[in-house]
Amino acid sequence: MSHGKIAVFGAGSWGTAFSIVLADGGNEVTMWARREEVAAAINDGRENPDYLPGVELPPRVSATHDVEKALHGADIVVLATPSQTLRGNLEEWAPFAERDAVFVSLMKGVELGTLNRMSEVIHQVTGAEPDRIAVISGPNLAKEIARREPAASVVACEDESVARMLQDRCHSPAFRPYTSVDVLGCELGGAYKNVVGLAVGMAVGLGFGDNTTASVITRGLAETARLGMKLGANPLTLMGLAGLGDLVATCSSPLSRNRTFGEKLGQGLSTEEIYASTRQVAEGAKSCSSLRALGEQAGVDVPIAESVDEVVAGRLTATECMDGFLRRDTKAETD
Ligand SMILES: NC(=O)C1=CN([C@@H]2O[C@H](COP(=O)(O)OP(=O)(O)OC[C@H]3O[C@@H](n4cnc5c(N)ncnc54)[C@H](O)[C@@H]3O)[C@@H](O)[C@H]2O)C=CC1
Ligand SMILES: O=C(CO)COP(=O)(O)O
Repeated sequence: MSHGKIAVFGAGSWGTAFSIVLADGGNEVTMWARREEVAAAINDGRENPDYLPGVELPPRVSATHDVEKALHGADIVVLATPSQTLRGNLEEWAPFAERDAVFVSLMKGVELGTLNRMSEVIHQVTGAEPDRIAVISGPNLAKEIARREPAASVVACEDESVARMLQDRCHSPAFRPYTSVDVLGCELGGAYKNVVGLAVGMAVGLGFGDNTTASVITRGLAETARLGMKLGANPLTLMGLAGLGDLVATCSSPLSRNRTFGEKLGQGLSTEEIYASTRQVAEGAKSCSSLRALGEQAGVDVPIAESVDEVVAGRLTATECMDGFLRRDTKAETD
């Protein structure tokens, strides 16, 4: 069975791995790559050597550096750039999108300054209403998805029929998408798990074991739920694939860039040293500040986002961060 054309913007790890899912689901996929040589490597070498070396791309995946070419005839536009660049990127790209195109965010971050979620940025820049804006989020480490290891995810759109359409378009033999109408819950779960992943990574970097990491994961979920419910998320979303599921994947996997970033902080490296050692994005290092501010704005206690933000900014060490968690006033678990 063959579907129509889908444009994927961002030829990094996830944009590339998700293009494989979409191709396996029967779509013609055109990736837009920021660098011309990446597009050429995908078209000529059938591989994205910078982000997913050794993974052969299916024939239905092609790439271009030309925005207009990528968007022409695409009824779905998938966005997989870093969260903090999306607004600027979309301002350039949106004028070339097909009139009724559906925008799908694969990103897991909250914009600094505006504190907007990615679906809000998409709405503001493109003018698309919520029935043309969706989010796909779940425990989906790019390298495992690219190897076609079985995984599930959530496709959320306020218009359930659009979520179902997207579910059909991205359902492949190894990738099982569930629908949801809770866009906010999925986005918050995705952004928060990165920050908790940083905290867990710090614990690992300091040499602590499974009791510590399980405690941080669980309190991270409690913090996500506290803020999420105040902002209007469905708590069941946060207990699902886009919440707990992704939290577990990120916090337990050495493949996670956020967990790895945290581990390096725990080993005593500075944020600047870590940035200098990788070109890949670790969204939590920025979103910790946005989530902290969202918590403050909503009057919700967010100690993990706050402390991670302090460590990333260099104002606390990882040891001081962990000590700080233990020194907090004692309270009931469910408060
Ligand atoms: N890698 C993964 O396993 C998963 C990542 N995500 C999310 O997907 C989003 C993208 O992440 P990845 O693909 O993993 O990151 P990446 O670091 O592997 O790739 C980022 C891509 O964005 C491009 N880029 C960087 N700066 C840009 C700019 N100023 N303008 C336009 N493009 C720019 C890069 O060239 C690259 O193609 C993030 O929000 C991440 O949280 C979600 C699920 C899984
Ligand atoms: O979102 C992810 C897995 O679902 C990827 O996590 P990292 O960005 O930490 O690698």
